Amino acid sequence: MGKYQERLNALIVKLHEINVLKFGDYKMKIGVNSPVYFDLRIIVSYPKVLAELSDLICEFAQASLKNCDHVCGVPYAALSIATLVAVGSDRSMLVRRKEAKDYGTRRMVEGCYKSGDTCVIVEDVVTSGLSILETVGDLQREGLNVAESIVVVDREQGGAQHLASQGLKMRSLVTLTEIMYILRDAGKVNDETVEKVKAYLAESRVTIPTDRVPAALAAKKNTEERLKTTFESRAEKSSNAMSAKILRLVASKRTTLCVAADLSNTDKVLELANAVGPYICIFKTHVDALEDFSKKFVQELQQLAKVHNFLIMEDRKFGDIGHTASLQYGAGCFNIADWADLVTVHAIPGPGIIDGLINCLENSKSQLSDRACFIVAEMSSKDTLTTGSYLSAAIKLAETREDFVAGIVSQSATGISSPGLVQLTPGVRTISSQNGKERNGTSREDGLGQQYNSPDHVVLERGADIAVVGRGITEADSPSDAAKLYRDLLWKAYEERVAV
Ligand SMILES: O=c1ccn([C@@H]2O[C@H](COP(=O)(O)O)[C@@H](O)[C@H]2O)c(=O)[nH]1
Repeated sequence: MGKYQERLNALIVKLHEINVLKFGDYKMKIGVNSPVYFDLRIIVSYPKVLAELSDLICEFAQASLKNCDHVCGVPYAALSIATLVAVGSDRSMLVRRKEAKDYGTRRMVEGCYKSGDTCVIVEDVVTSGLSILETVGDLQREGLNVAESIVVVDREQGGAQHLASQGLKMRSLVTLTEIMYILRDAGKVNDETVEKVKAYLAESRVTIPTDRVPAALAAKKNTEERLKTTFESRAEKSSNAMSAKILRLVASKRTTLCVAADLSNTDKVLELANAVGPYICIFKTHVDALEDFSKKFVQELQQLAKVHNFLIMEDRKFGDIGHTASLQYGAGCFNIADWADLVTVHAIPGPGIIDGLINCLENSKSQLSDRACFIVAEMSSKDTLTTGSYLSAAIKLAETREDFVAGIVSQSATGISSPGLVQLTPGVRTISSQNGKERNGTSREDGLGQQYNSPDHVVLERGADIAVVGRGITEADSPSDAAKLYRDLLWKAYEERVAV
């Protein structure tokens, strides 16, 4: 027997001695009776036992702990264990609240973290797995990725299977059956008790009703499905006319490239639109950066859009109250509602901003069904504040307002489950178009906060449907050749993503 197993056996015996492990007839949280019960809450009264258990977990889960950013305990019993595991493995600790505060941050997860961080969950005992699922749901809502769950005791009543069915990995220090053998070999229980527990386990698998599976986990499944679905099928499922139009256009033209025309002169913008037009699905403008904006420019751009079959998106990023946004959209010198098929909108004002834009269209000559917006849920810039609960709320806003929302500007597909919503991802550039100035893996920067990822990375790892490329094309010797190259790279990655 190895040293680790010897220590584990001794710990099980000790847990029995201090009455963490009890035998009798116990009513469980899930409603059934059990001949054995674990009460790991009392371990806090035995600091040496608590320290030994945490130390064994650190050894057992060494590799996972080394590769994760945080440790999160399932409230409340596992919190003391998770705290010592976090200290022992030098990882930061997160605490999932059981109920939201009605003051202050209202966060369900306390601690310092950012979207995309990975987390290992620590739990004392798993029966059905529901407590872990609830914790995973809250962590995922905050944009955290759960690497795996480490549990002290697996009661072998279906928890591991329930978690696996949601794509979650769980490992236990010890199973209930193993505990029974350890205690029997140590002379702490007799064969009759072992057989009683085994008979109980054979007939007492617990199930989780589907309505108890947290929404975030159900959403995760939908997200995964959405990413594997072809644009043609997603167009069929879309409830927004413009998103269906985008998805069909992308599928028929076989391009997911959106070019960002961040130029200051209208002739240059039109020249670019003509050069890249055959290779793009969306041409994205910032008309407030133009020194010579005119109605004639808009008409010529619309003409090119017809010739080359692309849509025009004005990346205005509206962010005011509905009334003001309505004026900014349909009035003023740009009269955006008149010519832009699509616009971008910050989620920060709440649903009123969408109502404002719709209100503008109802009073204009443009058809509501020919216009839509993209919600800016997550920005590509370094240290963006569009993280955590803001990001989740922005996605939720998009999913509840598909009457006018066609898509989401985001760096990741996490949390996006509606098949109709189109994910638009900026911050895309090949390494060669940056003169090979790669700084940090696949992620590079422009010195002013913009961060770049490669075309295949944003499609395969981050779920981009449409990728926005600006300077990677506008600064190329031949924007037309560069657009063709980006189109091909992006399409190849999309085909790989949906391949079964
Ligand atoms: O989070 C965001 C949202 C929008 N953008 C816009 O995309 C382009 C990116 O241009 P590059 O030259 O490829 O950096 C630009 O128009 C931004 O306004 C973004 O970058 N990030």
